[in-house]
Amino acid sequence: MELGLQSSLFDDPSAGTRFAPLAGSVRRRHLTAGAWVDVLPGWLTGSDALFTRLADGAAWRAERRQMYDRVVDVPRLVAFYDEAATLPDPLLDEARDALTTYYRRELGEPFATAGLCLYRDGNDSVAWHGDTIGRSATEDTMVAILSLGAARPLTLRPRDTDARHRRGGEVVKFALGHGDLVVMGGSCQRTWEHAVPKTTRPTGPRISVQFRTRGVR
Ligand SMILES: O=C(O)CCC(=O)C(=O)O
Ligand SMILES: [Fe+2]
Repeated sequence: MELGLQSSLFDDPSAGTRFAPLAGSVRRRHLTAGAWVDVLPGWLTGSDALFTRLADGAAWRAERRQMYDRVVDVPRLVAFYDEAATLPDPLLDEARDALTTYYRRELGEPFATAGLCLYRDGNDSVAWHGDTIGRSATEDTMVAILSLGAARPLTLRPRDTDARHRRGGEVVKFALGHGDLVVMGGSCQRTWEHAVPKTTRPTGPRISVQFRTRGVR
């Protein structure tokens, strides 16, 4: 796929490709209602080549969905690898296994699946939602995201059945850059929502890799 990612735009190829250790470096921010977000900027260095391999080689699908009386394009490309599937790159196995090692005691189970999103430009986005398909509708879980390519903010806001009660300024923003890790944990999927908003600024492509536990989407 020709996406115009300028190599060397993001990192120094001579530095090699490697994951920084998670222990001692991940920082947690507690939100409300038992939700939290962990971040580690620059978790993966040297990931330009990984971006290109995934852009070219992942099983990207364009989805369409019903929106009121129309069928519309989902504004991003997606690929999903369940627990039985071979991941599209060995570095993703490495990422998943490092996350499992670090979080297993707290999470109680391994990370099992990988969902990929490709945001081709600022017009691609994901609207406010929680990942609430499966056990995450009722149980705490973790969704760990490796961000590659252009920086885009991941925004979070508390879920409120009555949007009028939502106070201004309650949106929390994480700037996700090339190689960064963010983990949404605790009750985050059911008590908060997240989004990657559209932007009118010139924006290069971004790939998000989401690791989840079995039976959670
Ligand atoms: O692009 C991201 O990092 C978030 C994607 C997301 O929220 C999802 O696929 O459920
Ligand atoms: Fe999500």
